[in-house]
Amino acid sequence: MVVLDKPNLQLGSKTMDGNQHKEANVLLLGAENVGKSALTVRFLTKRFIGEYGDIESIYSHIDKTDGREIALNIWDSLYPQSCETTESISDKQLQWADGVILVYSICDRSSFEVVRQQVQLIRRTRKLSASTPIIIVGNKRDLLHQRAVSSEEGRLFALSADCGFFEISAAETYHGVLLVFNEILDLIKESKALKKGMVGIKGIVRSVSAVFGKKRE
Ligand SMILES: Nc1nc2c(ncn2[C@@H]2O[C@H](COP(=O)(O)OP(=O)(O)OP(=O)(O)O)[C@@H](O)[C@H]2O)c(=O)[nH]1
Repeated sequence: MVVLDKPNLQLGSKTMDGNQHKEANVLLLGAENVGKSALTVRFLTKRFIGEYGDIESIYSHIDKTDGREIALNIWDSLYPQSCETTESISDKQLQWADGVILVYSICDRSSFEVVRQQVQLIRRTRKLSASTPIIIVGNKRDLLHQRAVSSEEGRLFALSADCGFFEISAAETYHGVLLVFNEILDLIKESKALKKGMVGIKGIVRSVSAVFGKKRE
């Protein structure tokens, strides 16, 4: 695993023998203190260490599933302090992302509002392709007695915004975190295949037009 203190958008993805890995860039968004770093560290190390500091990083990790290697880059973002929510996600982040995980804390209603606003911002500005997967995660499920956002409200919002949804506790178990990352990776693979397919169709349309164009000359 490689950790870069400052997000480096030029991440390479070559194996030792020089072959190119398949690559997936996952952007973690959400308000401060919701557990974005806890999720990332839990996924990468299986551990929950409690305190993570305020560092914005991209973690680069080779994921092996079904005998296939994929270079997974996780951008653990910082929610800008005193930001207008309309500026809480940069164009650079959206251009970089192949998939987005938006995290809120089930015991912090304002963090759920941040997620709502960020999803609406992404959808409205259309800076993320419509096929790019988004998953909403309600974290800190272990703190049920402090719950401020019901599972149903989270799930219904995700459904209405065409996003995936999970409720987990990064503190309590590794399993839920693993499910979230497996799901985003599967969706990214599907979305990339779809995009390739569309390029193929465009290519066919271009060739057909070229043939007809020539005949007319
Ligand atoms: N009870 C509980 N605490 C959690 C959980 N996940 C994270 N925390 C705690 O919540 C606090 C914030 O976690 P971080 O992972 O630093 O949150 P963050 O969203 O990365 O925060 P910023 O760096 O401010 O953006 C820490 O004290 C964590 O120990 C969880 O599932 N349950």
